[in-house]
Amino acid sequence: MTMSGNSHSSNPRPVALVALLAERDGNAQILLGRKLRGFGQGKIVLPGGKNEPGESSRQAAVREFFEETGLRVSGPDLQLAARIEFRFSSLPAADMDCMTFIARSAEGQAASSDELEPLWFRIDQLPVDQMWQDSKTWLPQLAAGQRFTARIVLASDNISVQTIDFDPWD
Ligand SMILES: Nc1[nH]c(=O)nc2c1ncn2[C@H]1C[C@H](O)[C@@H](COP(=O)(O)OP(=O)(O)OP(=O)(O)O)O1
Repeated sequence: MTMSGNSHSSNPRPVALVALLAERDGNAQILLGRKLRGFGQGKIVLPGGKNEPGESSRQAAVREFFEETGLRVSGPDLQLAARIEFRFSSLPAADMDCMTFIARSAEGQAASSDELEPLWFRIDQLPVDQMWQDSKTWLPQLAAGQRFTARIVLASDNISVQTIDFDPWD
């Protein structure tokens, strides 16, 4: 059992996320998506989801990204960019350890799934008002291609950020 910094017991779910960064219409853009069901329904998030048993984070990233967006990314080409620990002080079952990968290209046509409506945004116009509040503390760095580790503790409302520890990752 792991004890979090917030002194609640936790068994964080391994989750893999993918930030597809591409030049579109002359602008640097990122593919995000509106979550259509489940935890955080309605919010704009990075595509991704839980690792299946026996699956590596890279394998989960490729599979989840395809399931949610209809686009294929190449596993070996994914760049591991961030390790983000999310801790929900009043909802430990939602705790997640996210391996976050950057993809620079993808094959196929983006299409809505049951889970996600894929949406492109310019990286200088990130829709932070429609995202989890913590996103604005780390998504701009990710979109700029920076590597980092972060530990984010959500307050008891499961919305606001209680603490965030952010470190560059060499
Ligand atoms: N505090 C937070 N900040 C953030 O930016 N994204 C968060 C977040 N908390 C959750 N997410 C996002 C990341 C990811 O896209 C999603 C969690 O992925 P999951 O697929 O595990 O979701 P669900 O619990 O709906 O699982 P399934 O119904 O099994 O797909 O929620």
